[in-house]
This record gives sequence, C-alpha cells and structure tokens, in this order.
Amino acid sequence: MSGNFVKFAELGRKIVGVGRNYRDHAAELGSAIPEVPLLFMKPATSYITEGTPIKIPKGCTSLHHEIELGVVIGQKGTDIPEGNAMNHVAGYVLALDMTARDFQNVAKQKGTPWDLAKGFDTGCPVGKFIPKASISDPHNLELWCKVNGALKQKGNTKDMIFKIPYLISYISQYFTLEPYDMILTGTCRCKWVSKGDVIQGGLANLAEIKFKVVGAGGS
Ligand SMILES: O=C([O-])CC(=O)C(=O)O
Ligand SMILES: [Mg+2]
Repeated sequence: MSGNFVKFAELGRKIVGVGRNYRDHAAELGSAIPEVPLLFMKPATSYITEGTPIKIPKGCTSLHHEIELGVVIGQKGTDIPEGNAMNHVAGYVLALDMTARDFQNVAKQKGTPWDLAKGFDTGCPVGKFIPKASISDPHNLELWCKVNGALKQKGNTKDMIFKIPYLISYISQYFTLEPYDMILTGTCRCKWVSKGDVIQGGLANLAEIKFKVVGAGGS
C-alpha cells in the first residue's frame, strides 16, 4: 500500500484533528476530558515538510507546538466497524499540530470555530511516511519534542484516551475517510515557540523531524 503514500502531504486530502485525547493535555489547559472524540479539521494547505519553515500566523502572540502521531488512511470507508478499522490504515507519520493558542482561547470564549487557530498555512508540519508494517503496536510509541535543544514534551501513545480503531470508526460515521487523509491523534502536552526557534520531534526510533519557526513576514 505504501507507493504514493510517501507523498500523502502533497496529495491534498483532509486532516482530521482529535482534541484532548490525553489527560495531561486536557488538564494543563483546564479542559474537561471529552466523552466522545473532539474533532476539528485542518485544510491540506496547512501541510509542510522539512525544509519549509513554520510561519507564525499574522497577529498570533502564542503559537504552541503539539507533537502527535498521525495516522494516514489507505482505504476509503464510511461507517467503518472498529474491528476492521486497521485495514483502512496505510501508515503513520510524526506530525506537529501547530496551534495559535491565543486565537483558540478567543474562539473558546466566544463559542466560535477553531479554524483560524488550527488551519493556517504551515500549521501541519509532517515527517516521512512510515508504512503500517513498520509499527507493530501504534499504542506504545514514545513521542518527544524539543525547542532549541531543550526538552518540552515527552509522552507515549499508550496514554491516548480514544485508541486508533475507535477514532477511525467514530470519525467515519461523520466524514467518509479517503486515501491520503490523515488523523492527528492528539497531543500529550504543549509549549510555545517564538520567531527563530527550532522545533525537533521524535517518534520512538522511527522518525525525527526538525522545523524552524519564522515570523508572519517570513523571516
Ligand atoms: O488544541 C488543542 O489543545 C486540542 C488538540 O489539538 C489536542 O489535544 O491535541
Ligand atoms: Mg492537537
């Protein structure tokens, strides 16, 4: 199944984010643990790959990094049964769910959508495609994130509240999942970045990523 999936970030499908899927992150933001997955979308135009910098969105004063396991869909499905969900996975990717926390806080207060906080250009940096066969258990992978060499996040996918088969099944009841779609499975914690910072992330011994942060003007 891997072929074109290497280039999934260029193929322009949807990105479904799962929010508050780790207790530590819900707690640090003072948010309730969701009873069902909390979903949001990022447009495919938010993808970047290594070599392209993360641009702080115009007017944002609090840009957060969220290191996450991304699940890349390989087979189309609607109402996918949980027991069959893993057959719809092509592979995985190490991703950053960049979040304009100040925009999101305003949206939360006003009850308005999160699109601007989550969906801006460069808001979804990703690493290399990892074929499904390379990961025997996606629910036991270390995740870490450093900013300018200092450790800011450390977690393990075993702490996900809603696991991948359930997420695929739940999401596909509302959004048909298609090849090259990506599910961001949630962050364990988060911290902020500023112009000039370098973000590095890792997924067990499977993937590492490195992205520079630039200002809204591009420098
Ligand atoms: O913006 C948030 O904190 C929600 C989210 O994406 C996550 O929990 O990973
Ligand atoms: Mg997130």
